[in-house]
Parts: sequence; C-alpha cells; structure tokens
Amino acid sequence: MKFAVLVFPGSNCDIDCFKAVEQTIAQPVEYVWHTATDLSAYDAILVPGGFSYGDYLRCGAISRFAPVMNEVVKAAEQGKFILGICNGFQILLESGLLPGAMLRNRTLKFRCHSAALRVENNGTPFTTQYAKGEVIDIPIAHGEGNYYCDDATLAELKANNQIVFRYHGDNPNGSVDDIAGICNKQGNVLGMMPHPERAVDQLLGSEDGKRMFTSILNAWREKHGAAAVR
Ligand SMILES: NC(=O)CC[C@H](N)C(=O)O
Repeated sequence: MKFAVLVFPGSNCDIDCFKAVEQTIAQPVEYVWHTATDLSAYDAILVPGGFSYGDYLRCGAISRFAPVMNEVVKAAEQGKFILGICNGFQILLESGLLPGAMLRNRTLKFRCHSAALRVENNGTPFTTQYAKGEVIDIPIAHGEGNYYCDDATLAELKANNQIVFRYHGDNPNGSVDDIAGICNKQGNVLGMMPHPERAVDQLLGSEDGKRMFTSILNAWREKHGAAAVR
C-alpha cells in the first residue's frame, strides 16, 4: 500500500506523518509537493498539519486552491483513503470534502497538550482497530479547532454516523457537540484536529495513534483480499 504525504508551504507535521507510516506499518510513503497534478500512484493521502500559507485569511483557505487539491478530490471520489490532520482537516473543510468550518478556539488561545478522545465510530477505514466508546490519548496543537456547523448539518452528521471522534471531558476549543473528527458520508475521507502521528511511541507520551495507521492498512488489505495485520 502506497502513501502520499502532501507538503504545502508552511506544513510542519509532514515529517511526523511520514515517520509514523514508516514506523507503524512500514509501507512505502512519499512526500508530494502541493503543485503535483497526479496522485494515481497512491492508495492513501495524508494531508498533514501545520500553518500552510501562514494561516492567512483562514487556516486552509489558500491551500485549498493548490493544484494537488483537484487530485485529492478525484482520489476521494475514487474511494481512496484521505486523512486530514489538524491543518489538513482545515484544508479538507475549505475544499468542501467535509462539511462545516473552523472557528478560532473559544479561548482565542493556541492549545497544545494531550487530549482525551472518545471513539464514536469504529466502522471507518481509519478506526477499525479501536473499540467503540474507547477513550484514547492523542495530542492537540491548534488555534483554530473550534469546529462549527449548522443544526441541519449536525443532524445529518449524526444520522450518517459521521462523527468519528469527540473530546471526552474537557472540550479544548468549543467545537459543536464536542466534535474532534468527522468523516464524509462514504467514510473514506476523515478530518480530525488531534494528531495521531504524534502518538505512535511511548517516548512521545502515547501510542494510541498507532492503531489509526494499522486500521488504514487493514482496510486497504481487506479491500484487496490480503491478510490483515495487528
Ligand atoms: N498543528 C496544526 O496543524 C495547526 C493548525 C492551524 N495552523 C491552527 O493553528 O489552527
């Protein structure tokens, strides 16, 4: 299974994502610059965190116009797995691949610490290795993670089981319904503010992010009739 890690001017979690793929599932992974116009070689696309284009206008608002994003939309339509983390989630929202928008954190402060997340949907390609209702420890680091959507969209997210992670206990940013991560209707596009790639080794304080990567590989293997990994 081949992974792409997109790189925009100002991305700063691209290396972490690359290393997380190498360390957790040892699959081929390449950096792909934002000007790329062909993602056909890749099975999964990681849109990493950071401060693309300096977060000017709104986080992700400029990156969404990068040539590579047309290819990400195509890849999503083809059912490939797309994972947007933090700034990556913001870019997916700005691109319309996921519903809703991000506001500044309620406190107007950048929050950088570990966060307790509840796994609400373990039926996505990204979460099958977690138990439903399990509480996991994944760090956050953002100033604009206050997820917002209107009531009709929220009702739709709930009806389609698109809320994948909620903050458990403390909601660090004021997001609607404690939402920390959502997927599209088809389940192959996931956006989340917390950083699973920063939780793949006890040295980093948590290994709870590892199973996100093993879930992705298992989902791909299942689709292609290969044996699962643990
Ligand atoms: N770690 C990140 O990706 C940060 C996201 C974004 N720049 C914010 O502050 O909200």
